[in-house]
Amino acid sequence: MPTVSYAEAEPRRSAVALGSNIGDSQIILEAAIETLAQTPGIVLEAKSNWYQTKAVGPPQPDYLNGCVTLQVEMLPQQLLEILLRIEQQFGRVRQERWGPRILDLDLLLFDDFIVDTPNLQIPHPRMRDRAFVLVPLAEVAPDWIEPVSGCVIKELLKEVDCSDVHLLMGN
Ligand SMILES: Nc1ncnc2c1ncn2[C@@H]1O[C@H](COP(=O)(O)O)[C@@H](O)[C@H]1O
Ligand SMILES: Nc1nc2c(c(=O)[nH]1)N=C(COP(=O)(O)OP(=O)(O)O)CN2
Repeated sequence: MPTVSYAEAEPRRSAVALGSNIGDSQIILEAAIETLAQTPGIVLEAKSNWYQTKAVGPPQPDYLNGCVTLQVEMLPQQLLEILLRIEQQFGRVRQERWGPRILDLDLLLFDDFIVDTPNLQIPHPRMRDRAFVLVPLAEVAPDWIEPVSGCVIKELLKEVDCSDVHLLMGN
């Protein structure tokens, strides 16, 4: 991928999913959003409510999940690097797949881009199956077209079981 500075990249809209099930998840997730919003080339557009969700994967505590939309002036690969760096800053340790974590930041959508490289796939390949992603995403971006299916987020939401996703009271 060519080297492009933040200033040279065209403004784009992106959606990022946040999740945590270790520590004080709400404080961690709010701080991660603040870190994102203070990053050069990123403007926070919208933030969903937080949802308490049953873990998908091995037995582990419930997650807190949410989504943000961003205006970004960078390439998708640069945004991924920023997300991975923030996860590390917050003490993320990679262990088992789908295991518990302090902070998970997934790049869901980047305008209408489809990216399929070894270290980055956009749209996030499992987002369409995940109520813990689609419920908060539908709050902030109901009409965004997921470019692989061609369906808007609010339509994709109708296809998943949302019974394990609960709005956190006192958001
Ligand atoms: N769309 C993506 N968002 C985040 N991470 C991605 C994406 N596509 C590929 N990856 C790779 O997945 C791991 C991070 O996995 P998590 O367990 O979800 O943190 C990382 O190596 C990315 O290169
Ligand atoms: N309720 C809930 N369950 C989850 C959550 C989550 O945020 N909420 N994240 C996971 C993600 O696991 P991982 O990032 O290892 O895999 P991925 O590459 O499929 O996103 C696995 N299970």
